[in-house]
Amino acid sequence: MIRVAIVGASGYTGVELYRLLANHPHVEITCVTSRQNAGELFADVFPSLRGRTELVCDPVEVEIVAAKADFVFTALPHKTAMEFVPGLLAAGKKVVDLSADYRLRDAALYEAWYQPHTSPELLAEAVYGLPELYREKVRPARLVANPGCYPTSVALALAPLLKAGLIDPASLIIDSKSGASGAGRAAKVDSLFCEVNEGFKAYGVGNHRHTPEIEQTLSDLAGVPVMVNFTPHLLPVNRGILSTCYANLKEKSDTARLVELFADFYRDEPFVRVQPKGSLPNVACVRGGNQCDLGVVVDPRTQRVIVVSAIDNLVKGAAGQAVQNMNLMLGFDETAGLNVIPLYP
Ligand SMILES: NC(=O)C1=CN([C@@H]2O[C@H](COP(=O)(O)OP(=O)(O)OC[C@H]3O[C@@H](n4cnc5c(N)ncnc54)[C@H](OP(=O)(O)O)[C@@H]3O)[C@@H](O)[C@H]2O)C=CC1
Ligand SMILES: CC(=O)N[C@@H](CCC(=O)OP(=O)(O)O)C(=O)O
Repeated sequence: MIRVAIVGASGYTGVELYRLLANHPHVEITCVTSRQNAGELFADVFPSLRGRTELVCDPVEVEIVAAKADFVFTALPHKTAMEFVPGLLAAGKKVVDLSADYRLRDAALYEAWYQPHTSPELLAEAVYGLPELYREKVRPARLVANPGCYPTSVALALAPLLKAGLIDPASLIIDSKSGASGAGRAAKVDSLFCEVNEGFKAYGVGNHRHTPEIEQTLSDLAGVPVMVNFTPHLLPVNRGILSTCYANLKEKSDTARLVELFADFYRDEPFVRVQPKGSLPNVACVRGGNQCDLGVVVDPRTQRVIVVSAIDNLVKGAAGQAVQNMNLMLGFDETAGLNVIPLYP
């Protein structure tokens, strides 16, 4: 059994990591950290875990984590993760970082969208952990930057079209909606029940920090620099992301042909489900599972293709993808611990 630590376990992605890893056949969770809950039983922090764990939360200290675990998930806010990741690597640990700190290859780009980077030397080494696109790079990695939730939903939606050169990369418009758990568990006014419930609003229009991350992957796929219009919205549900992506087709096509292209592209992928023609994804069908559901439609009047993708932001958008990456890094079956059918209804 591999000893695993969850750093930032008292957050939403932290407890989701616990839920998935508790059923993993090859790992044992030996350390969970929290500043505010240090010294408390983890099951008191999350009563959903009562009867399943006797772990007590540790403070966030590299020495403690390194002594207790061989493999570490850092589920900390961006800007905080990079305070801990270099020390964990120096202690010989493999790390999957769920934050944005190691996702952008260009330090100047990170600094333009976030803050000064304190370990830019690690950016060249970090592997962007989207297994469907970068699986072979993830396997030998010591540090994997787990992708953002919106960027995961967008990259999987557009990869088949960009790789095949079927769409004009200058024409991309992406409209995404996320459930409130995407904002994390820390208390803030924008996440209060009355602020979210019965509302539906756009935010970060034209300046959301996932824009450069989306553009980095889409540029890799297209082979040319890509810029997008990306507009996220806050959806009054707990979990789920639905992204609707629009692009101009370079040559005439139809829905049946593109559904077939997507089905071929993702034929061997355990977690991507291409919907048959006429069926479109629904966040309610991926809740709690590591699936990404994709639906494709060609509007014959405008010759635009519209791709809809649905993921659970906490699973394929965070903890599930992180476990998928760990499985690759440790040579386990890629689906280990992730064979859960989404909850429905
Ligand atoms: N929520 C989502 O859908 C997704 C989140 N992510 C990313 O994953 C990471 C974790 O997100 P999420 O679980 O939602 O966040 P939460 O706010 O729910 O949890 C953050 C965790 O980090 C700890 N923490 C916060 N500040 C510090 C600090 N300064 N030093 C040490 N520990 C700290 C918190 O506990 P305590 O305060 O007790 O220390 C808590 O355990 C973030 O980088 C997020 O952007 C990525 C994809 C999707
Ligand atoms: C609804 C909501 O607020 N979502 C978050 C994105 C989710 C996330 O955690 O993004 P990172 O992984 O890059 O940190 C946001 O818009 O900032």
